[in-house]
Amino acid sequence: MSNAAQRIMVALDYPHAEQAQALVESLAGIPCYMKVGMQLFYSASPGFVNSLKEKGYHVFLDLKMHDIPNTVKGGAESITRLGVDMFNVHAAGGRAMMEAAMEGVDKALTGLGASAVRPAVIGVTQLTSTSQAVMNEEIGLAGTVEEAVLRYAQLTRTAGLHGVVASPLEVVRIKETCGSGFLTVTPGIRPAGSDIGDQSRVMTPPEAFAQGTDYVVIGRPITGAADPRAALEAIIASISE
Ligand SMILES: O=C(O)c1cc(=O)[nH]c(=O)n1[C@@H]1O[C@H](COP(=O)(O)O)[C@@H](O)[C@H]1O
Repeated sequence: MSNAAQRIMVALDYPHAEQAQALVESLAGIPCYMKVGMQLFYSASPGFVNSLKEKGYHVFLDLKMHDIPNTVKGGAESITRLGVDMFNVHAAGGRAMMEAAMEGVDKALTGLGASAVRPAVIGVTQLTSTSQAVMNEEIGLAGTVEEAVLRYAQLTRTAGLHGVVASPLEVVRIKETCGSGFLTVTPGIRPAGSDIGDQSRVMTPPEAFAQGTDYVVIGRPITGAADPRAALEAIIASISE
C-alpha cells in the first residue's frame, strides 16, 4: 500500500497556502508525492515547498517552464536550489531549451555540494486537456496526439531529461520508444464515476498503472472530495488490488 502511495502525486491546486496546508494535514501519514503547481507557488512562494520538504515529502514543482534557453537555465538553477525532487519544462521549447534546463541543474548542484537533491527533469508533451480535434484544428498540428506525444518524448530523451508528462493512453508507446527507465508522469486520472472536468485523455488509476506508468497525478478527485483522505485511501486500495 505504501509503495502505491509513493507513486501518487497529489496536485495541491489551491489559491492559498492555508488551504493546501489543511489538505496536507488531512493526508498526514500517507507517503504520497506532493505536487505544487503554479496557482499555489505564485501565491505561497518557495516557503510552502520548504514546509513540504521539512515534513519529508517528495515534491514535484510543476511550473512548466517554456522560454528562451538562457532564461530556462536560470529558472532551473533556482528551482534546483529549492531542493525539489522533480520539475518540468515544456518539450515544445525544443532541445536547446531542455539542455539548458539540465545545465541549470548542474550549475546549482555544483554550488550546493554532495548532499543536494538532483531533481528529475520532465518534459511536458501534449497537455492531457488537449483532444485530437483541438490539436489538429485549433493548435494546427497535424497527425495524431499519440504521434505528437512520441515526437516530444523522443526529443526530451535526446536532450537528456529523465522522462515526460503525458496521458496514460500514451505510456505503452513511450516506454517502447524511449525505454522502460524513461519516466512517465501521467495526469488525466479519474477514478470511475468521477467528473472529467477539463481533462480530455483520461484513465482510472488502476488502468493507468496497468499501462506501466511510473506516477499518476491526481488533483480534484482528491482535493474536491468531501473527505479527501478517504478518496486517496480508496484510490490506493484500488491500485493495490
Ligand atoms: O504537468 C502537469 O502536472 C500536468 C500536465 C498535463 O498535461 N495535464 C495536467 O493536468 N497536469 C497537471 O495535473 C493536475 C491534474 O489535476 P486534476 O485534473 O484536478 O486531477 C493539474 O495540476 C494540472 O496542472
